Amino acid sequence: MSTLQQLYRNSLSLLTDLYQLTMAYGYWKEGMAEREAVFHLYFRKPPFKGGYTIAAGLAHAVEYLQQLQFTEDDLAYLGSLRGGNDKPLFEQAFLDYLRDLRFTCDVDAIPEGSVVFPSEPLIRVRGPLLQAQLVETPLLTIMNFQTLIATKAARVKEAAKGDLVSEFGMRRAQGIDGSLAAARAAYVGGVDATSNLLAGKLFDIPVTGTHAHSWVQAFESEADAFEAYGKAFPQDSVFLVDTYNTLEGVRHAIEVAKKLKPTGFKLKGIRLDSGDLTYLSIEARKLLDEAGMADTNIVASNDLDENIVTSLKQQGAKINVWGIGTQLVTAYDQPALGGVYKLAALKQEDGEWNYTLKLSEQLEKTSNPGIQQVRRFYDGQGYVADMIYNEAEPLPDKVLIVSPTDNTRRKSVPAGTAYKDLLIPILSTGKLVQELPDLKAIRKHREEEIRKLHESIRRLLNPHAYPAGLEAGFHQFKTELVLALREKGEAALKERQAQ
Ligand SMILES: Nc1ncnc2c1ncn2[C@@H]1O[C@H](COP(=O)(O)OP(=O)(O)OP(=O)(O)O)[C@@H](O)[C@H]1O
Ligand SMILES: O=P(O)(O)OC[C@H]1O[C@H](OP(=O)(O)OP(=O)(O)O)[C@H](O)[C@@H]1O
Ligand SMILES: O=C(O)c1cccnc1
Repeated sequence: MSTLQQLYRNSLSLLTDLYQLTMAYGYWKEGMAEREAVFHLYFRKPPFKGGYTIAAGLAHAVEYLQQLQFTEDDLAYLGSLRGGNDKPLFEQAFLDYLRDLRFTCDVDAIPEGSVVFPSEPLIRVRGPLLQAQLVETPLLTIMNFQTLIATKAARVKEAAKGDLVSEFGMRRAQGIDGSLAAARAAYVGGVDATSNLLAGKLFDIPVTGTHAHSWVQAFESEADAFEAYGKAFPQDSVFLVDTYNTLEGVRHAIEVAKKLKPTGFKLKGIRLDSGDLTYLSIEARKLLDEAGMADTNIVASNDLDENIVTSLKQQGAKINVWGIGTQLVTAYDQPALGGVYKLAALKQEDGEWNYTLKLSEQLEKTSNPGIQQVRRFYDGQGYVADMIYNEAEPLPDKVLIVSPTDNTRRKSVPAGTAYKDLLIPILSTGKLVQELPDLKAIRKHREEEIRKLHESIRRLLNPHAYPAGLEAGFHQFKTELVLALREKGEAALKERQAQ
């Protein structure tokens, strides 16, 4: 059973917007349902004003696509929907069509854990128009959130500079699925563990934790509370020391550790959860070191994010384990990634591709036409540039990359530069082409990916922009298509005004 099915049991096929079903009905009535179409899922701006984004969520997206099947229950619900005339919204023959529907598209995608940039398709869906359209919303809900949180986690991990980071966010996550998906995505992005047990079980993420203030409050004294906890967990105790007075708490922790030492007890850590974390961690470290407890960890929590972690480190805080909750799992400073899913090509009846785009007043919102692939150039130092191109058209020998939002920004790549194409086949006519990597392999991939970025792109504040854009011929084709569509629009307007 897939993890999504383990979680939700029932079919997820209705996990989409109504308009996907009304369009599906329309395509079916028009005889367009089986026309071959190509959609791409991509985002326009990196989150958190960062220099890079970490792709995440693909495994869940693929699980979703593979389970797509309307149950009798789903069909009964769709059959119960009424239009304005109080007649059924969908006719029975369409519901019968849906009963037999299975996902038979080809899906190509950039592997999870990869670094990705604006306009690059993370997922490309090619197949019958009705199916490829239907899955827009669930693909976006899965990919937008997990990519956002994986990127936040990568930033936190970057700030922590090799220290352990644990995700503590469930209690303030956006609901149940928010907490689970965030735990998975945060692990993809680089955090080392979660406090969320169900996420640990479902996704095989290491689980970790300390204890709450209530544990201390439940005993006569703080020392009694520590002693009881220490007896229960002789090797796994991290005492929360700030319930009453933090440095007094540290002294109590040390006293209890000494008292229990003959029983084989070893204090794993203390946790600071309020106050000036720099001052308190420095003082706590002194007390622990003086007591011969140099390897007792100092864990910190309290509304931390990558900026506070960076600042605490710069101030010389002696914290070596970070518990990060709310800010991470809610992506507090940017709560959504604006990923979109756009139609880019549709086969005509004569078998030729019709490349399509969505016009916008804002250049960055005009979608890209064609059957897109992303070519990443690299050298011995790391990644050099990315080029989005139309796979269905021949490429020139000379590589010139044009920014999708500013055509005066161009980069040429010397002939012979090594490259790889990022979108790889995942599903062929709906069937898995290869096993997807497990989370450990995805994490390793992410680590290698980030290492290949120049540090000016990795830095958290005002990073340098990585060169990623459209192949020049592709850019030219897009420009011509935009001009042609605008002209067509203006001509239609003039004709109407003349009438
Ligand atoms: N030295 C520091 N430099 C920068 N930010 C810090 C520092 N110490 C703590 N912070 C952060 O400042 C914010 C507020 O800290 P504060 O001590 O006011 O916590 P608090 O939640 O108000 O305390 P309490 O839990 O006792 O009410 C938190 O996000 C915390 O992580
Ligand atoms: O601060 P976060 O990054 O979200 O990390 C999780 C927080 O959850 C717990 O707090 P609790 O629910 O007891 O509330 P409080 O400590 O803020 O009072 C814990 O002590 C952390 O402070
Ligand atoms: O284990 C902890 O210390 C923990 C878990 C969740 C939230 N805050 C802290």
